[in-house]
Amino acid sequence: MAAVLRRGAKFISFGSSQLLPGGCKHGRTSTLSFFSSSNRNSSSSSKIKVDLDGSTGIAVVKFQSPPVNSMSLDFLTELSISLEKLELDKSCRGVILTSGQPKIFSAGLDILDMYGKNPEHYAEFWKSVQDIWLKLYSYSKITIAGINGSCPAGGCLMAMTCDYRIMADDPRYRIGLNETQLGIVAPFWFMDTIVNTVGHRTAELSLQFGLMYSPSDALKIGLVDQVVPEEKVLSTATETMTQFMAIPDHAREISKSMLRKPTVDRLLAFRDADTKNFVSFISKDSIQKSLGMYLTMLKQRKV
Ligand SMILES: CCCCC/C=C\C/C=C\CCC/C=C/C(=O)SCCNC(=O)CCNC(=O)[C@H](O)C(C)(C)COP(=O)(O)OP(=O)(O)OC[C@H]1O[C@@H](n2cnc3c(N)ncnc32)[C@H](O)[C@@H]1OP(=O)(O)O
Repeated sequence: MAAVLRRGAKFISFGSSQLLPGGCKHGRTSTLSFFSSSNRNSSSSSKIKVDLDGSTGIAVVKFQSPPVNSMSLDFLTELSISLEKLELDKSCRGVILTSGQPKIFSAGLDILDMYGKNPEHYAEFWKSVQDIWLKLYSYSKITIAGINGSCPAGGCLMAMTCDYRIMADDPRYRIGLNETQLGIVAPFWFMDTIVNTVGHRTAELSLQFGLMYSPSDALKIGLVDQVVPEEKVLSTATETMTQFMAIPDHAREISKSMLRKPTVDRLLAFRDADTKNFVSFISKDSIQKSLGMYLTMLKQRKV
């Protein structure tokens, strides 16, 4: 366990803990601009780039929110719009989520959206986190995460909503739900998602320690499905997509939905209570203090 906790390039010291190292064819909106040529349809907003290949039915959704693709309210809104458009687009059968930023898939939820704001902001932010999870966990199209960089907390959650995960084989990269190391708690639906992915016992250890796994360790526990050289992440994702596409869509979709519906329904049933819990938890002075210290550590870690 300690080996897993300590292995890796950069860890941040925080209190007694160690932290993570480091085409749509359809319409326009005010934040998105679309352009198309032949079979490829590309759209780009400030934080999300979508490239849909009409000949294969595969869309690549690339996060392009420097420096670390943290999931801010704006990021989540733009991603949600892109996913919704793709889900409605009959020429799209599968979506690959990946990063356009070097070394980072996503740094997880944007801590600045959870720090020093008012309760209304926290509620709006949390609803958008719930929205993206609900959308992805019940997404009708095939989803594959091409994890080409580190992937903590909310980043890991997003990868776990996908049908398949391919991670770049770089020992500096880490993936996991590290919330406890920030002094915060993963909500029940984050927990459900990891239990559904790696099983209950592994999830217990993973969540309590806030473990971050190297690609090879993540493969061992089933947190990712494949580890490949970084330059092969996208081509492997495309090959895997083709295998998924060989299955009749309706049969695959219904199977996915039957497997995931109970987990989705649990959040839907407790959504308002979950939002209230989040707002009250994150507004606590002690939690704000922890997050403030964590942000300071992140900034001081710079060389
Ligand atoms: C009582 C019952 C309660 C029940 C529960 C109820 C409610 C639940 C409550 C809360 C749940 C919250 C769930 C939270 C989920 C999350 O996702 S929290 C975010 C976790 N993420 C992290 O810990 C990652 C932190 N970042 C890093 O470790 C590194 O930045 C890195 C991603 C490995 C990248 O390293 P490197 O390339 O070296 O880049 P820098 O560290 O220099 O970072 C560059 C700048 O980016 C800023 N930054 C990094 N991560 C974030 C982030 N997540 N949010 C906002 N900003 C971030 C970093 O500060 C640098 O900023 P400056 O350039 O210095 O300004």
